[in-house]
Parts: sequence; C-alpha cells; structure tokens
Amino acid sequence: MTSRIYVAIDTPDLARAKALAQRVRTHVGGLKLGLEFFCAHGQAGVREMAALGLPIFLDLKLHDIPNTVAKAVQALGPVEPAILTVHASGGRAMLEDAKAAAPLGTKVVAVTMLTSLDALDLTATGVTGTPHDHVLRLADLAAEAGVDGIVCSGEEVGAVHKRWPKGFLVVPGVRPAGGGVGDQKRVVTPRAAMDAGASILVIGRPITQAEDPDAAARAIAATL
Ligand SMILES: O=C(O)c1cc(=O)[nH]c(=O)n1[C@@H]1O[C@H](COP(=O)(O)O)[C@@H](O)[C@H]1O
Repeated sequence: MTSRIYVAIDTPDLARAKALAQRVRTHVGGLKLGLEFFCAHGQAGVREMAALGLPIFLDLKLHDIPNTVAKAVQALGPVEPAILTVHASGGRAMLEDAKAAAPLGTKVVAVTMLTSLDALDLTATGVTGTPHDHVLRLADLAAEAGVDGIVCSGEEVGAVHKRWPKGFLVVPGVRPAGGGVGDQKRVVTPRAAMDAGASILVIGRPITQAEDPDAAARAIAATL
C-alpha cells in the first residue's frame, strides 16, 4: 500500500531537497514543498522535484481576498500539484474561488488552526472558544465551500472525521513517542493521528533531521 506519509522538505537548498527525497522515497507517499522551498526556487524548482516521480503537495497556505487567491491558484496551474493549501480563515468566497481555479486533479485543502498554536495563542488572536471548536467551525466552512479537505492537528482530526467522513484530512505536527516537539504545540503520534481518521500525515524534522532519514521514515511507517 502507498505510504500515507508526506515528507516535509523544508529547505531552500535544491540539492539537499533532491537528495533527501531520493533517500526517503521508498517509505513516503509524497513530497511536501512549502514556502521556504517555493520562495527560493518557484515553479521551476517544483517541477524538478516532481520529476523524481512522487506526488507533490504544494503548501503555500494562500490567504488573501478571493480574486487574488484565485489568480494565484490559476497561476500555479501548470505545476498541477496533487495537493494545495489555502487558509480556511480566508472565508467561504475565497475557498470557493480557490477550488474553482484549481486544476481538476488538485486537492485544495484548507488550513484550520496551525499546530504551532495552543489555546492561549488562539485567545490572543481574538478568537473565543477552544481550539477544538475553532477547528470544527472552520472544517464546516471548508466543507460548505466545496474544497476537498482540511489541515488540522491530531487532537481534532477524530471529531472532524466524524462530521466529514469524506473529507481529505491532513495532519501535520505529529511526533513519534518520546521525540522533541520543537515549535509544535498540538502534537500526537503518527499512529494516533491515523487511528483517529487522518487521510495523510505531514512529517518533517523527525525524518529530515534524523541521522538516517530513510531509517527514520521506515521506522515511522512501520508504526502505522
Ligand atoms: O499545512 C501544513 O502542512 C502545516 C500546517 C500546520 O498546522 N502545521 C504544520 O506544521 N504544517 C507543516 O507541516 C510541517 C511540519 O514539520 P515538522 O514539525 O518538522 O514535522 C511543516 O512543513 C509545516 O509547514
């Protein structure tokens, strides 16, 4: 079965990105490229990574007025990513227009509440209620807007899965038991996220910063 792990290749160094992808490719289902990589290498860099033969998750977390986001998504069309992120808090019209502008084969997923935030951070942004409530509210908004799914932490994915069983649910911020969490705050193990209903996992540093990234990816895959 294809691995449900997308490895987050968070580096601006193209040679390192390619080398990492080659090392872990047999234990991951796809490559996630984010802002760091895209700002350094743009669409040409994405194409070079896509040439390695794994699906590309382009994580640009677009968040702007509907017209701007739709035009940006349209401009990204030629690279036809398998998955593309926008922010759910951009609102319903933005989500609808992003989906309408995306290539047919691209899943548009809406980031709800970043896994690097906790309840205190949420309150500080002026949002009342718990992270759980906030994620469910944004997940409902994303479902109504017709995008393919959402990004949330493993703490909420079970509840989202119950409300939206067909949603494509992306869970980042996962850590093998006993691993360091870094800047992530709402963290679960890869296995717990899958058991709760994640469609795919996004995993960066536990693989990319390991002494042997291939062995780390294999070890995590073996727990799923
Ligand atoms: O959209 C994402 O992928 C994302 C959303 C989120 O809420 N939290 C989050 O960590 N991510 C991404 O997931 C990856 C997590 O990396 P690690 O913490 O190194 O495993 C990074 O590339 C983040 O940009």
